[in-house]
Amino acid sequence: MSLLGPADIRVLADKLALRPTKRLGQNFVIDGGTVRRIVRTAELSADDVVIEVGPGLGSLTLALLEQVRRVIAVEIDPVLARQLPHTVAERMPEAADRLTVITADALRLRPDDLDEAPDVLVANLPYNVAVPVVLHLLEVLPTLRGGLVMVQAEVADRLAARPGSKIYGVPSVKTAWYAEVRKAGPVGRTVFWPVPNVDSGLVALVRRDPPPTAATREEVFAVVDAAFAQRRKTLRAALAGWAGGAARAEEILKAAGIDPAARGEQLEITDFARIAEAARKIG
Ligand SMILES: C[S@@+](CC[C@H](N)C(=O)[O-])C[C@H]1O[C@@H](n2cnc3c(N)ncnc32)[C@H](O)[C@@H]1O
Repeated sequence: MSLLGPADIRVLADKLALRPTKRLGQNFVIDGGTVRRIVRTAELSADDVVIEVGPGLGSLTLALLEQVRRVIAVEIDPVLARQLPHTVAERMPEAADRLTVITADALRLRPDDLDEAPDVLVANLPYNVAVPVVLHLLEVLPTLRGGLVMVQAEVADRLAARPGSKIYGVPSVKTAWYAEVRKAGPVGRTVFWPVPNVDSGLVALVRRDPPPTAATREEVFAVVDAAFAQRRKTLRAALAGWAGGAARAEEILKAAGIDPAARGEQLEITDFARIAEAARKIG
């Protein structure tokens, strides 16, 4: 059995004198069934190049290497990054040359940092930066056709939320710019060491084209940020600062075919794109 179980994680943690930190979201999966489930749900093909953010001690990395051609693992913690090739060489020697480890902050990753363009993101994400990591990678790695990520259960709900729901917000709308999002099952807290104080969930992402619009992504996201900064307010009021006044906000909304008395939480990403485009036209 080449996957890591609880005893293997303990041995590795002792060897590295590891003290998992909350700051880096270091909760390691100690259950082979869970990592196999993640890999199965990701619907990978043998020729895929996977980018994994935060490989940690390598639980998911090993399961990925069983299935795909190459894994590019991006780990911010240099101690963990240094150990990973040794773990793979010991447990799955035939896969050692199919792993690339990059010691870096995934939030600063650039395509030039990678030796090959990845097809899919598969990761048990550090929970405090999960949404920014997903958005950043979908933005800078256009070859990604999607991904399967494990995040805090509440974040999974937010990412997959639809307009009209209380938890629909900036993460839901911005992710929808890049991908269709679907919840792909819950994960209990006992599969981790240390045990986190929240449950987790799997989220599947399937890349899609951004909504057709003459506005840039930055312009559309600025509208989204403004609308949700004051989500209880009508769009006319919430967008006043962004538009340079409530009258101009109203004019833009009307030109976009959006009711100025509506709230941001009722709008789809396509609606935000129309607002940004109308603002451009009105000038
Ligand atoms: C939830 S753990 C997952 C570990 C491993 N994949 C597993 O499932 O057992 C998150 C990992 O992400 C790493 N990490 C945290 N912030 C990061 C960042 N900004 N960029 C890259 N890795 C990061 C942590 O050091 C940790 O190894």
